[in-house]
Formats: sequence, structure tokens, C-alpha cells
Amino acid sequence: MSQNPVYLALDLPRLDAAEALARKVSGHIGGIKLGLEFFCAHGHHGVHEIHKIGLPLFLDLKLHDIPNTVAAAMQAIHVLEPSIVTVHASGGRAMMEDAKAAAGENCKVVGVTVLTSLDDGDLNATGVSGSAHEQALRLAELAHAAGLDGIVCSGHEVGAVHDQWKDGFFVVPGLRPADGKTGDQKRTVTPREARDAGASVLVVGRPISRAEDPLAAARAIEATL
Ligand SMILES: O=C(O)c1cc(=O)[nH]c(=O)n1[C@@H]1O[C@H](COP(=O)(O)O)[C@@H](O)[C@H]1O
Repeated sequence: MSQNPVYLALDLPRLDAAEALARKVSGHIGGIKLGLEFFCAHGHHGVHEIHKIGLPLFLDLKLHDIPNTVAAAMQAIHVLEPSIVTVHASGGRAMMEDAKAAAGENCKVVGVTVLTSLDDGDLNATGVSGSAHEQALRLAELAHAAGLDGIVCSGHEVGAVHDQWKDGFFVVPGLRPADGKTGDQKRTVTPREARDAGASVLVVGRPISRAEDPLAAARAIEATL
């Protein structure tokens, strides 16, 4: 693979530590993902600082609200020039259509299907019947129909979604090296398995950020791809 598909999830509370980590591993990742933890703590200023590293930025805000509000939020982040932004696919078709219409140029909008921290039981407890697999496929279809660029799903579903949506853009988090600690993630696969199943982007956080030697961890993951 010519371009490294690994996006480092920079889920760290301190901006200086986040920036130092990203710079340290920058030669062994393809982009940086800034999520709710980072954005709530450091806002636009933090995003501008991380932009200086020069890697593509994935702004994982998981927007989920009425269409008008989500569209306005999308417009408010144009200035940050993200390459990828997330919305929750369960927000519905109109919300996703308006999010895509409001996205900045060269910004992919992807719909989060079923969080990788949920299993079938967790999902059923929210009132959704059927399996996480079925729900992820259903929401992928809705995201496709709404004109999004792709979806976020676990490595367990990405192969099936890819079969239905050949030119989709698929973000896969919940990745763990074969011997990695799963923590709060329930639907995990290895980075290599996700890539082989058709993932476009591999989101990796703690296996790198919490490793004793983050650079060695990033290199080791890169070597498996
Ligand atoms: O949208 C995401 O990136 C996301 C969706 C999902 O279903 N599961 C998931 O873990 N994520 C994000 O991916 C990252 C995973 O981090 P680690 O579990 O530390 O590798 C976190 O930043 C999560 O917010």
C-alpha cells in the first residue's frame, strides 16, 4: 500500500503531550484523528497547532443533531480544513444529506454506524433489535443513499459493507495488535485484518499512545500492513 492508512487517535488531555507524540510517530502514520476529548479540551486552537505537523487531519466530532444544527456545525469547521469528519448515521438521512452539503471542499463525511464499544446486547438494550452486524449494514446503506463518502464500522463488518459499496470510504477503529488489550472496545480486529477486509483508514489510539515505546509500536503496526 503506497499511503500509510493508519490515523493516530490523539486522545490525550494535554496539548503539548499530544503534539509531541504526533511528531514522534509522524513518519509511521498517514494522518491524525482528533476526537471529542481533544476538541473539547483544546478547540480550534488545538486543531491549528496539530495542523502544523503537516499530516491530514480527521476531525472525529460524531455530530448528531437536527439537520439544521449539524449543517451549521459543519460550516463552522470549514476553517479547520479537515480531510475527514464524522456524523452519526443514526441521525438519519436528512441530517446526513445536509451535513454532506455543508462540508468544506475536499472533506470526506463519514457516518458512524455502530460504535466498536458495543456488542449485540448493548445495542439491543438501546431498543435496536438484531445484531450489531445487521445494524451496521443497515446504517451503511442509509449513509450511502444520503450521499456520504463512507462510514465508520468495526473490522467485523467492513468486508460485507465493502461488497455492497465498492467505492465507499471505510474508516475502521477498534483495532488491536494480536496480543493487545481491548479495554472498552468489544468488536476488535487487528490492523492487518481490517486492511485486508477493505478498510480505507485504520484508526489506532491506545495501542500507540499508551505503549511504553510509541514509536516502536507505530513501526510494528506499520510493518504488519
Ligand atoms: O469514530 C471513531 O473514530 C470511532 C468509532 C467507533 O465506533 N469506535 C471508536 O473507537 N472510535 C474512535 O477510535 C478511537 C479508538 O481508540 P483506541 O481504542 O484507543 O484505539 C477513539 O478515538 C474513538 O473515539
